[in-house]
Amino acid sequence: MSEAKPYIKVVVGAILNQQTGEVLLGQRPKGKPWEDWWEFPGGKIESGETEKQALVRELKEELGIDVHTCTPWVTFTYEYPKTVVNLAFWRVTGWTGTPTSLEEQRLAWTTPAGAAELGELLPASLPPLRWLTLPEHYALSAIGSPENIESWLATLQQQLDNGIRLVQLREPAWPDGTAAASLKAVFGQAIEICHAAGARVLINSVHPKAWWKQADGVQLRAQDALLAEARPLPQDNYLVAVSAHNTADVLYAQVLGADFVVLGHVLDTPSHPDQAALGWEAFAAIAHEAGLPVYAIGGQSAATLATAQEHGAHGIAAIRGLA
Ligand SMILES: Nc1nc2c([nH]c(=O)n2[C@@H]2O[C@H](COP(=O)(O)OP(=O)(O)OP(=O)(O)O)[C@@H](O)[C@H]2O)c(=O)[nH]1
Ligand SMILES: [Mg+2]
Repeated sequence: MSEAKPYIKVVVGAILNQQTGEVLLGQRPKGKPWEDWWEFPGGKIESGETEKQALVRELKEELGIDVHTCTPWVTFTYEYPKTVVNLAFWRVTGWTGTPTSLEEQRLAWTTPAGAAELGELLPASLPPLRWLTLPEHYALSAIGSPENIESWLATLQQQLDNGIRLVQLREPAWPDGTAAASLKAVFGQAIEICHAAGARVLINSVHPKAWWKQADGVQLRAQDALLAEARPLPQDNYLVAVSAHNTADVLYAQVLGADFVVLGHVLDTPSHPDQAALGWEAFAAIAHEAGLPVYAIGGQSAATLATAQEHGAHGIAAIRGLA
């Protein structure tokens, strides 16, 4: 019975080389449970320690590095046959010293996509490796009406040239309606441009379901997520994201097996003048419950990315000002 299983609180570091896009994995030492399986470095939180203190201690003990820049990322619970492990993942982007094997574990830098080539990966390490393929910036369309198509396509191309790799097509106020042939044609063009740049595209669920599969998945509005009975597209080839405004929405995203959440709006934004902003503290509290990567939305720009990540965001979503 699950209530008889020990519950272990663990902190884990996704140690990132932001130049190469690689992450550091270690092989579990001989004699420990799951020996030889690959994992993110980390370990058990000791009583009285904060997550951050435990992270800094573990990475010093296991790798000999002194962490100076890290932010909370995703916390989730994984049930193993004999234990339940609560894993608080942190992104580690700054440290001094060179990671060195201090527990006779093998270490390897790998791209998230290439990790499987190392060997067997701890089951609870698989979702974070998938999440690490999500970029920090998520660009949203705002074409508005047909006369803006040309200039918007140029803006899109510029964003792609600047490194944007995730785009949402969302045109709730399209004059001919959200299922218009004119809109389908622009989306088709946008998908082609994005794919040529190696960027993925999600279609907002305000648009017809038949369009989602022509892109790389769907961004479900909160109300559409609540109506969905199951994840609408398979995980192997598609992304499913959920727009959330509160804790109930993020928990529902988890139930659906979503890949990530967009939570907001965090700051006041011209697009929602009559709704109160969440603010960063509420954002952080809700994001911590998500068990998934969370993008901050509402008043976001490249200038807010660091603040967003200090509050547990994976990244930021915005119409303008991303890159
Ligand atoms: N470090 C780490 N542990 C993980 C990951 N995924 C995962 O399920 N775990 C589990 O979390 C627990 C962490 O234990 P650990 O053996 O690293 O603990 P530790 O460093 O404090 O070692 P110690 O108990 O020998 O002092 C293990 O039950 C391990 O299976 C992961 O990616 N990294
Ligand atoms: Mg450990």
